Amino acid sequence: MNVTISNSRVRGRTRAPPSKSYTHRAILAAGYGGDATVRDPLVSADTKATMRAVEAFGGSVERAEDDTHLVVSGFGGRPGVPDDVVNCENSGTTMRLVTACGALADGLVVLTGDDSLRSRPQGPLLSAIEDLGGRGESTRGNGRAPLVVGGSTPGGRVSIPGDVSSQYITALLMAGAVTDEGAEVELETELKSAPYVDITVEVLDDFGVEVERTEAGFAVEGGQSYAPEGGEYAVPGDFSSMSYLLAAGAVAAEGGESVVVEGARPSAQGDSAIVDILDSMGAAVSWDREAGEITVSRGDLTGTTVDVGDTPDLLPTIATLGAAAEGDTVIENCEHVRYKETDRVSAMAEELGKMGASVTEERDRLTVHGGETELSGARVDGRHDHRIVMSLAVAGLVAEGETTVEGAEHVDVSFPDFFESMESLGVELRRE
Ligand SMILES: O=C(O)C1=C[C@@H](OP(=O)(O)O)[C@@H](O)[C@H](O)C1
Ligand SMILES: C=C(OP(=O)(O)O)C(=O)O
Repeated sequence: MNVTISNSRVRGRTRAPPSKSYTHRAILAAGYGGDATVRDPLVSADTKATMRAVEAFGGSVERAEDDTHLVVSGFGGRPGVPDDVVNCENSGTTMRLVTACGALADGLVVLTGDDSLRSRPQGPLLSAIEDLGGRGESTRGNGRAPLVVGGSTPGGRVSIPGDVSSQYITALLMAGAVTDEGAEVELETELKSAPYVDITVEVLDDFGVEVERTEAGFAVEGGQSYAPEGGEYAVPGDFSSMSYLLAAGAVAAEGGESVVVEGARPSAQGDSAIVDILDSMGAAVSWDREAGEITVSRGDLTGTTVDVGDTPDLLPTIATLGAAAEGDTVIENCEHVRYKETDRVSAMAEELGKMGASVTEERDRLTVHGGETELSGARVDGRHDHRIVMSLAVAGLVAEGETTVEGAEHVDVSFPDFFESMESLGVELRRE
């Protein structure tokens, strides 16, 4: 599907979808346990991949008709050997979390994914599994999926780089809790995307599993059981998804009007930094934490400098904001953003470039030179990547003429109703 967006003004109230990161963890945590209800889950292409993995391991996941909750019957600690290959499709989180889980099986588990996922790095996680006494192999010997894991990994002590993906740490902690020996995870390099491990620690705590922060990293004792208090767990709203709605308000709210985003209760999500970033760029933004509402109106945006070490998923949003601002927006510490569904650093440089933005790309830094030219509508490639699609759609709101985003259906990965939400705010768009 291609979506063509017209230069539009926005106003009104909308709700962010539930968090993808919390939903993945809650489904798998419930999978490791007995029976649990996950309230307000994100039901999207990526989280469905995690649901299928839990089922492949011998659990079951029933979706309420209106998707307000999931009833999960877990596989009870150790996963069974699946009847078939586990296809994680486009979801890095599923692949990493399920790889460590599959390594607990008394047999072998084969994992694969789409072209994008089969190009993403898994080597450090496979080595860690082998160091913990399990089996972890890449069929092509290149550290990428397809993967073969298994061997009833007993656990132990392991060291792993922290600057490729925090999902390796999340995966080892979640699986380590049900091993015989537990897992002590030592970081070889500084941890990037650290707030995602905070999310893990929070969810595990809510499921009664304790994680310890050590001087060198993290540790989890073995022999623990997953069970949320009262048998239920509720997922908070997603700040990465919110960032597009807030950016739309900051660049395109009608004069004197605002955009209000609901579902913004505080949590461990690093991407809530979007509120401060918008503020530092000159948008009028306020966050009522108790009500869980963020209100934003248009401002004369100016460039800023943002370190995205902790918040990689905000890079496409910030690049779009930079293209609508005056002066330079410098996005630093972004090399790890190249290992996502696509290389998002060069994807945003090239696609915003097609719209007339002036952008300088370096290995670890992206600079958007705002205000040098007006953005103009163009045909842009969503790169089969939900975040690139949504960020370019927001840029389309302030471009002269029409912007066509190709491959717009990929929003189903994290924000299936994204375009409906934009329409409800007054955006004029056409689906083809
Ligand atoms: O654990 C998670 O839920 C995620 C961790 C981050 O990845 P990395 O840790 O690979 O940077 C983030 O980019 C991804 O969208 C979700
Ligand atoms: C990188 C992302 O997710 P994953 O790693 O799960 O594919 C994302 O949602 O931006």
